[in-house]
Amino acid sequence: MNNRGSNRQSLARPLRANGDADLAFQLIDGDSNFKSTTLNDFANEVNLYERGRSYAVVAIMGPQSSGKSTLLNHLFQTKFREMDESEGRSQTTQGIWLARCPNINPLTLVMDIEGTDGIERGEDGTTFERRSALFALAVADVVLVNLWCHDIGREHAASKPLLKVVFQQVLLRFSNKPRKITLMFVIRDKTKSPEYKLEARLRSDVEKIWDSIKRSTDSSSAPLSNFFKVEVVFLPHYELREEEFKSKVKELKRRFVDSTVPGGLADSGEEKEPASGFAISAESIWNDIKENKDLDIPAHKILVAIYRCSEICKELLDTFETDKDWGELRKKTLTDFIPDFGMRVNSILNHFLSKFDAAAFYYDEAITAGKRKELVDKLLEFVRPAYQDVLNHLMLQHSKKFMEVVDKSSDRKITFSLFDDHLSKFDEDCKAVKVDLANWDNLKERTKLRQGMEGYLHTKREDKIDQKIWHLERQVKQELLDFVGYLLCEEGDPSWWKVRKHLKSIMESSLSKLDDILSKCDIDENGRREKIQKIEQYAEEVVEAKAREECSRVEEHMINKFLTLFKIDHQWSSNKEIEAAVKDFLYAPLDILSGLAAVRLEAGNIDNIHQILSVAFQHPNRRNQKQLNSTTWRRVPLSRTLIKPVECAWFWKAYIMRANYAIKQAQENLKKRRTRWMRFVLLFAEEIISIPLRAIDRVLGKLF
Ligand SMILES: Nc1nc2c(ncn2[C@@H]2O[C@H](COP(=O)(O)OP(=O)(O)OP(=O)(O)O)[C@@H](O)[C@H]2O)c(=O)[nH]1
Repeated sequence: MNNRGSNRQSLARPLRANGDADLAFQLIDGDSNFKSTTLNDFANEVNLYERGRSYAVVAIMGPQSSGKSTLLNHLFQTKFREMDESEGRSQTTQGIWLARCPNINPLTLVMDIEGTDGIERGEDGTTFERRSALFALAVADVVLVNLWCHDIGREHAASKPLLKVVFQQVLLRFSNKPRKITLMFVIRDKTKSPEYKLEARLRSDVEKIWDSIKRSTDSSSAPLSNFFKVEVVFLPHYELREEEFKSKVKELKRRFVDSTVPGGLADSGEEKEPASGFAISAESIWNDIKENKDLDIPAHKILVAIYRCSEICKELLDTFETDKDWGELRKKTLTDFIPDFGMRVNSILNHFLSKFDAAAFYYDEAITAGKRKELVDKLLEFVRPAYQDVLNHLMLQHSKKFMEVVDKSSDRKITFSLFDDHLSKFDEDCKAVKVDLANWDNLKERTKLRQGMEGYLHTKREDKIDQKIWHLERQVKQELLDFVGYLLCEEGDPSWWKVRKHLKSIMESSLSKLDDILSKCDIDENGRREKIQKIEQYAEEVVEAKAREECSRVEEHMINKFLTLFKIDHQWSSNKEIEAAVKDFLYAPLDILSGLAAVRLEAGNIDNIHQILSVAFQHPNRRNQKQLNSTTWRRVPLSRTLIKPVECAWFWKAYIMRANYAIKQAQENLKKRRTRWMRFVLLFAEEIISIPLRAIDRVLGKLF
């Protein structure tokens, strides 16, 4: 974790260069301009934003040159400019000045207000008096009213107009929502009259002035005590009795220590503006006063709360973006699954929210709550992509684990029940990465994971089944090929019923093996039926392929059959015998041709191919030939046709040519054999005749 304490610095405004916090500065100049930049710098120098409600604002008003600055400087050790006697009695303080008391708790801000009745302003004086009185009443917790002691009880006392202005403004502006502040009358140059008498007189004067103010509404008939805690303080002549003056001031100062505690001089309760909103609030109030707008203090508070809370949010969001911890975490989420993501991100978010809570603590609850929610939403906008990445990594991890388990499992263990185990583990891990402030669920990822697992399991299961079925199909093929070839050609005539019988018996044993394979997998009835159909179809295709293969040698088969029956090398006795054999055997191969012309795997499907071929070839007239010129067999679908009628005609023609050649050979053989016989007979006859001639010759030789 980084040093979170240092983050406060970023919430503060920039410091004024070479600012001296103890120097008084002009807050509002003589032309009523509010010096907001200077105030903000000052607020930073005195750490105003961190004070909460633990700060006091004291303002002083009273006639010009009545020793106001002198009093403040002694009371609060401020450095307001005091009148220099050598310059003559003229106005010293123009506008409103602000300084802090350097050695008192809580932080006490002191406002020195331009004196009333100054000749410098002329008619404009009343306006500024009214404005500054109203301003002091709106922002200060304690308003000191400087009065000459000799003015008490006087009909035309110099302080009366000032009090009238103050009270008028109070009744006019704050009657709906009284803000109880301390109105402290500081009686200067106390005479020898007893203080209690003077105080009673003053209070009675004050009440008279209060009562004399014109009321516009019923609610404004409220007593003075509803608005003010009235205090009276007597001070001796500063110039004549300085030590006594200082001692009294010292005594008075004690009352400003811890002035904000309940019941203290500056305790203005929950209505008090939080210190962090003081600057913006003061400026906004002054602007309203200047524009002569109705001063709606509660509305001001709301505006200040909105402004400040928005600023706090913005600053926190800026800080969040560059936060080291968040940066590190976010970087990791891009590449890896972070098991403790939830804990870490919750800690970071809570840290930022606690900062907001601390900074916005004193502001209107409803505003604070609303802005806090805005902050949460915006922080979550940053966090959401990271959370999504974490979920994606988690999903991948679980998918991988699932695949490993499936890959290692035997068939029996590959069931869809495996999902539940993995999904509940996924849910568990999701809890660990949960972002407390968000109500994000993992439903989408869960569904995706489940679909992925289903898909993988399905593929895997299909792969295994397909592998086994592939082996089974190879067996079926082998068993079919050997025997089907024999049944179709080598046995003499294609015997489709025997093929069907053989196919049936092979399928029975294969399907029982298939059942065995499928029973080990979670496969539903539809899937099972599909697999059975597939292997049945495969077997039929094997038979059909074998039949097609035999078709390509149909001419060979036909001539072989003929030659087997006709036997060229037979000892033919006569051409008649040959002709008789030809008559018997020439059309025998028609069985092969018609048998191979179509696939006949459905029992009971009797076609007339043999009949058509037999008629066409034995009685080759025009009508019969026409039938053979058609492209299809009449009762046989094209898909089952192996040799079309016209092809049969070609094959027959080729066969006949070869058969004729064989017959011719047989006839040649017969002829050759006959010739040899004749020669033998002639030789024999020659021999027989030559024996008696040789005997006669020998006899004649002996005789002669
Ligand atoms: N009679 C009398 N004079 C005082 C007292 N305190 C200060 N003075 C004198 O009054 C004169 C004016 O003092 P300031 O403190 O400047 O008066 P001020 O009210 O701040 O003056 P402005 O800001 O011009 O209104 C100075 O000469 C002071 O010495 C006091 O208690 N009694």
